[in-house]
Amino acid sequence: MPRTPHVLAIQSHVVFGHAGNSAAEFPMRRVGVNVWPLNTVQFSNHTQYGHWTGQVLPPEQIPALVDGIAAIGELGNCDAVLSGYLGSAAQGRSILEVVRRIREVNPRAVYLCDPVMGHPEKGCIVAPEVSEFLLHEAAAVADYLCPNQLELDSFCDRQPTSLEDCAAMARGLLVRGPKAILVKHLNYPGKPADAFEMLLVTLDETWHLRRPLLAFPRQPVGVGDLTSGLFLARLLLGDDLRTAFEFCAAAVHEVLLETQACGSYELELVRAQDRIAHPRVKFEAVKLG
Ligand SMILES: Nc1ncnc2c1ncn2[C@@H]1O[C@H](COP(=O)(O)OP(=O)(O)O)[C@@H](O)[C@H]1O
Ligand SMILES: Cc1ncc(COP(=O)(O)O)c(C=O)c1O
Ligand SMILES: [Mg+2]
Repeated sequence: MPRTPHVLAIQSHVVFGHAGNSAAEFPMRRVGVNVWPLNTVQFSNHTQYGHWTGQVLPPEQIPALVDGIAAIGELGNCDAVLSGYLGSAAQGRSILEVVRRIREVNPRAVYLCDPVMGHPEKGCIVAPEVSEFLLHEAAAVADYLCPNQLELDSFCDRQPTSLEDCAAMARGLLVRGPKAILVKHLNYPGKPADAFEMLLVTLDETWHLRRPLLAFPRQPVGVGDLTSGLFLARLLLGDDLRTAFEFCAAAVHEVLLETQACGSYELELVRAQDRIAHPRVKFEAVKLG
């Protein structure tokens, strides 16, 4: 029987609704991956509501919790680290230290960094020190980097002129160390208005994928966290990069269809669970260049 992969997932938790680990944990488990959630914050709800209560995990708790897992002899069973929203560069550095410790006991362990920088127009901005940390420190350690367009622009300090330029910008990040860049959400001059597009870039290949853009009264939150979690889960279950890319696009689209049909603001992860595990839609990635 194949072993169930284990992922240490270090990101936010919301009591109500879905963002961060609360968007990624259940879907990753539903497709067959064991998740160890390490919650960097516990908030009542995601911050797009404008009001929330709760607490940030004191930074020293990240190594302390990992010490506890090491002490019971389980750290070597960790196959991957996933990180999302960071409260500070110091929190980010403690995550890189955790990755280093895990690779010491399991050299095959991988690290997927979702370089969450927030949406300025949504009133969610990450401190410049966090962006600097992601570009100069985290990218060098990560196996997979999953920016959206805003995050890619911030890394490259410019906006793309075309789809090919988006690919060139992502390819430029590969020299910093990652094996692959997943651009979870593309925006460039000339993009068809009715499409939601993504890119997967490796040293040898560039894959482009298009799915229908759905209309929502308010944009759902947690889609990025769901995307990177499912991409990593499928890689750990043995998919090649292209297959994991196509799978996460299809599964996320299924969740959005369910969410739209229910008229919900929060992602309908529970109702969509069978569609996550076995997407009925299929989007084919097309090779560029
Ligand atoms: N097919 C789709 N139709 C409409 N909106 C979508 C679709 N897929 C994703 N979205 C929305 O697009 C945005 C995705 O943004 P992205 O930058 O990838 O991730 P996030 O902001 O969730 O980290 C989110 O606001 C999400 O709700
Ligand atoms: C607590 C929390 N975590 C994570 C996120 C990121 O969500 P998304 O995947 O939409 O970027 C948000 C967005 O508002 C949030 O409030
Ligand atoms: Mg995001």
